[in-house]
Amino acid sequence: MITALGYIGIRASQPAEWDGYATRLLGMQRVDAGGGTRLFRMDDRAQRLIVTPEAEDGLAFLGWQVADAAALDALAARLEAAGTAVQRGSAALAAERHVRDLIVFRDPGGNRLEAFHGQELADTPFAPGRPITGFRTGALGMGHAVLNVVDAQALLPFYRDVLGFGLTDYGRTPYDLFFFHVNGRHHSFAMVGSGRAGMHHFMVELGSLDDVGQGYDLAQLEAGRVAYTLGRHSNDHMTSFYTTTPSGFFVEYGWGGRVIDPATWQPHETFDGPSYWGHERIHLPEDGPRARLRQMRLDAAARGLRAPDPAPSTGCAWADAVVRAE
Ligand SMILES: Cc1ccc(O)c(O)c1CC[C@@H]1C(=O)CC[C@]2(C)C(=O)CC[C@@H]12
Ligand SMILES: [Fe+2]
Repeated sequence: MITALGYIGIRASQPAEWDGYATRLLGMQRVDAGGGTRLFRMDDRAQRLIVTPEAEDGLAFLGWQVADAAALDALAARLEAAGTAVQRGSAALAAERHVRDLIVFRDPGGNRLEAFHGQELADTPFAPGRPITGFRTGALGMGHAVLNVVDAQALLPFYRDVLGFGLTDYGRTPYDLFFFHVNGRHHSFAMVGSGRAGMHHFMVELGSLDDVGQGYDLAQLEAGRVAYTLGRHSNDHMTSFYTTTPSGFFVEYGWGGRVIDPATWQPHETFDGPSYWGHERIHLPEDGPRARLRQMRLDAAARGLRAPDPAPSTGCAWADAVVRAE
């Protein structure tokens, strides 16, 4: 059983652009790597974000954590029984990913997925690229990834029934949207049936609202960096904004996401739109879906729809991540 999103790999046509973006804006720590590859830390793990130089920008792979060698074998068997080709990762690849062992496979949309166990810890403490309290990771994993897909309905059986992701909720505005959990994080993975393919965004969660607000100020110093304004999502209650990355897709920078209990959670359709307020796409001409989303937010405001505010931080991002996950 998959327990967390462990790492994300990105293909970048301008990998050097990621250096300042990931450190001075997001607050990640760059660590040394050879051959033009960029590695970034977010916590006690050796690496979380892997950016490799490629001709085209996009998703390279998502790294999914399982508990141990037995769980990895069980997942490989399940995939093969469902007709998905599985490659055992070589010792060289495991060393490159800083994991004990891994398998490599593709979802039916062609996205490269990896499953691993035994992610290596770094031997130095995490040193953020700008002063932040830290990233909320731990048992909740690195954050979430959202993929554009041609047909979200068609991919549902693979993620829910083969990989065993729990469906959290789903919506139809402005496109088919499916949100999945693998731990207490409301979603570690989501698909947008936009008719396109590839990465839409990944999300990292900060320990403090001020980390996000200060990031918002920094992002606004750069023309065109903010893609979606500060806002609050109606399903996971995350307060966040989105920036355009050097690779064209987005990173969501958030705080205060809810933690669910996977044992009792029932999937349901959401009708109130993606956000109670904010998250307006800026710097692009108005279109139909955008106008519809704005109207849904104004309706939410008129109805007084709101999420509960999260418990105040203990002041220790690591402790918060673990406490809230349990
Ligand atoms: C709806 C939602 C809830 C929680 C999230 O972490 C999350 O990323 C999203 C999707 C956000 C995003 C949006 O709000 C505007 C409309 C968007 C761009 C879409 O059309 C798909 C993804 C949507
Ligand atoms: Fe998101």
